[in-house]
Amino acid sequence: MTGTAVAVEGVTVRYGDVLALDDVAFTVRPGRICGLLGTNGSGKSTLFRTVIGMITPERGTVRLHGQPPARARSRGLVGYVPQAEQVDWAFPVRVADVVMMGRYGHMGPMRRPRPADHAAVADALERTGLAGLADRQIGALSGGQRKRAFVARGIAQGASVFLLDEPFAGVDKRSEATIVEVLRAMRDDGRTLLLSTHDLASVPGLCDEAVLLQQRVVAHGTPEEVLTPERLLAAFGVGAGSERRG
Ligand SMILES: Nc1ncnc2c1ncn2[C@@H]1O[C@H](COP(=O)(O)OP(=O)(O)OP(=O)(O)O)[C@@H](O)[C@H]1O
Repeated sequence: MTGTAVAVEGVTVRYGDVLALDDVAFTVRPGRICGLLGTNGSGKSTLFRTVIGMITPERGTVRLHGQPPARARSRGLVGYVPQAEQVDWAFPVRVADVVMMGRYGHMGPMRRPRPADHAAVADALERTGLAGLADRQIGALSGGQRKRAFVARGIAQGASVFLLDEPFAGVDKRSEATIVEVLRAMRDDGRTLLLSTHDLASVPGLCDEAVLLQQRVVAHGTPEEVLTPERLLAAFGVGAGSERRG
């Protein structure tokens, strides 16, 4: 696919007196993994919610493959893996049901899965290493397995733009490796991934490009261009490499 997958132009979002995003602009081409970096409160989640159309900005526009967010969502063009805290884990659904939710946009109003839907779910569970846990309640999974279940839902959905909010938070090395492998495969399929992360050490190996956010776009370029020692110190108060999790 050619053109622009994600286009954010002049986006300003305010919560009352809090200016969360100030004239944010950047574009991402198809088939790229873009890391969205920034400290707590820098506006990452707000930007994600704006990109998927949950928030209407005070000013500015978002286009996903040329479409406004609401239309992109209704066409299943955009998938979203939220931060774990935004999910009700007590809700009694199986892992396979969560992944099947990714297929709803492909089904009729009765949401009756067809063989193609079951096949897509099986494939997504396999790719994320969750095939053996398909019948487990989602609340009975570890943090890393839950994250993988939501990644599997996005794979099953077949979205061409995929947003992941902190995909590596609370995830062990094995789950992280699985997620990284899956994200690379999606990118190689021509999908576009926008992921927020505090794990700066994971960025150079995974992301093709990075956006450093602090209400505004401070920098956008290759990870090496964005993660300079000066910027790391200014934005995170750390030296290069010292952010790696234990
Ligand atoms: N619903 C809300 N009402 C008021 N202020 C909010 C709301 N949501 C976010 N904010 C404020 O907007 C700013 C940006 O928040 P946001 O959640 O987008 O940051 P973030 O970069 O995702 O942070 P974190 O890394 O901690 O998740 C913060 O100052 C936050 O306190």
